[in-house]
Amino acid sequence: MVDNTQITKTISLEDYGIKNARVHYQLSPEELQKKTIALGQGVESSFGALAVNTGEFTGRSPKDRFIVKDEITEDKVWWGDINIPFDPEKFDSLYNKVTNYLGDKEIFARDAYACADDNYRLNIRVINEYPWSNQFAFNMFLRVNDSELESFQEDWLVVNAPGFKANPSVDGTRQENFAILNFKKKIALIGGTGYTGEIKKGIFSALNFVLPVYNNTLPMHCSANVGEDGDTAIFFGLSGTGKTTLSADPERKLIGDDEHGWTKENTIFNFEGGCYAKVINLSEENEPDIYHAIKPGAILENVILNDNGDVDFSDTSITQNTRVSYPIYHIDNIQEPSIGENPKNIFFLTADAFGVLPPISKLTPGQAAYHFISGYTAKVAGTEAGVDEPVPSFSACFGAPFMPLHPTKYAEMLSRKMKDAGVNVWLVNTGWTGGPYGVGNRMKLKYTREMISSALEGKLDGVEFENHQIFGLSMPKTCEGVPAEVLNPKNTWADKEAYDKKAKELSTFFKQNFSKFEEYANEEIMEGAPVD
Ligand SMILES: Nc1ncnc2c1ncn2[C@@H]1O[C@H](COP(=O)(O)OP(=O)(O)O)[C@@H](O)[C@H]1O
Ligand SMILES: C=C(OP(=O)(O)O)C(=O)O
Repeated sequence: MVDNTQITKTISLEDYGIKNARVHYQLSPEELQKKTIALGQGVESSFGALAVNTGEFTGRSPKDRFIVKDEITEDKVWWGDINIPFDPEKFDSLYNKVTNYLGDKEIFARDAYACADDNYRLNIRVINEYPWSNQFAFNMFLRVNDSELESFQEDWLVVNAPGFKANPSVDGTRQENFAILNFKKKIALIGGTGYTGEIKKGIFSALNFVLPVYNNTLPMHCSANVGEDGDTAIFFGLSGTGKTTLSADPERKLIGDDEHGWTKENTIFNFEGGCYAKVINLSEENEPDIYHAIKPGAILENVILNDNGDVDFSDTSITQNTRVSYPIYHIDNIQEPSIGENPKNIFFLTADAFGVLPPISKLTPGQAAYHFISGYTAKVAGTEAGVDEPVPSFSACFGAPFMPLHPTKYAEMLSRKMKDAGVNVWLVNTGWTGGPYGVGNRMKLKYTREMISSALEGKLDGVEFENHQIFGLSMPKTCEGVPAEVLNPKNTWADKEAYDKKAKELSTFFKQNFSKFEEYANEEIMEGAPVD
């Protein structure tokens, strides 16, 4: 039985095993916001944007991520310690349970797509238990024209049932929540968690396999923007390192804030149609573009509101991973479509909790490959369950949880493309300075922005550089708008000996971590390793 109220086109989900559901298909964001509020699942904030609580899970839960081990993925996936294999039969049985659970319910379906370049387009059908999760899909994926709906055929299906909890001992999951990718059936099955990030990162993980394996395209966990003269910049970084914040630059057109492909035709394209920004301590002054993107249509997650609907962005009582999602057109200065030329500058963003790495340094090709494979950063609090303060971490390709192939596969493609494009590569520490986390402070956003602008405008080309004694990184001695002492991290520590000791400690961690990749690395890459 299909309830036709508020349905723009009737679709049946019986073919997917979802029986007797009342399916709301392709609702507008306004309708979804109203529905969410009517169901008591959210409220309207004074921005006019919806505010929801995602429930017990306010971030990703690393132990919930699986890849179905079948003949398509078996020999290609790098199982490492990141991708957890899942039994295909267990998948079928869990899928049936989830679809049975969704049967008889009022649910929400949406057709959308990923990849702004039509040559790589991936059609997605998203089925959600909750209206706000469906609105998230509206915000984050690319939107399909009404005229395309009649003949829409999905390439991938996302089934998202936050209220369904698995029984780990029977279902083969490790806990009640799960996010499972099935490459053979082309399904992302998500249950037991309302964290919307699982929806976008599920499709991202799928593309991180599909694009390099079938399309000779490098997928990247990065943001991208383009300057007035068409120069593209990309910013790699694990969650919370500043991809969204730093790519929202009023002087440059935004291509995208998180997921891009670098094609064989030497273009960069966004996978998504929206942004998902962290809003912890957000202020209009420091991050005006993101602040102004919070308007009707946007969805605030896990923030605290007062009785007037005003948001207190400093309140982290639910989580430090407070978020807002919005369609990309909520940002004023955007590139349309979300495609750019070969990048001129690449930034690796790292939030160094040790306070050791320089705030900006220029990398040789060997260092670029070494640091990309290493992916040193800190997991900032909140994005992953169980991480309550910055934890130093090596996340290969600055996105290990989403990368189904061996990191060197991505690194080889990147190295080749960087060389062909003659790109400048910069390592930017958006993390701690003056001491490790707990002693020092996070790098001032204002300074990071100045350093990035200087690099982009070529202002660092003419300045003097010095080499870091332990990491061998080339650090500018001066940068407009930034006090010179900030540029050499040792100068910011009161205790210089303590700095040297910490830097040595970090260098040892780098070498230990890299030992598993050494057999794949050539001489040039090994020359990019710390020098001491
Ligand atoms: N120096 C800095 N550079 C970038 N971001 C910073 C800096 N200092 C603090 N931040 C904060 O860190 C967070 C970065 O989050 P975001 O840009 O959403 O990361 P990502 O997109 O990489 O997940 C924001 O809350 C931002 O205000
Ligand atoms: C949404 C996530 O990441 P990012 O902050 O990079 O968007 C995530 O890791 O769940």
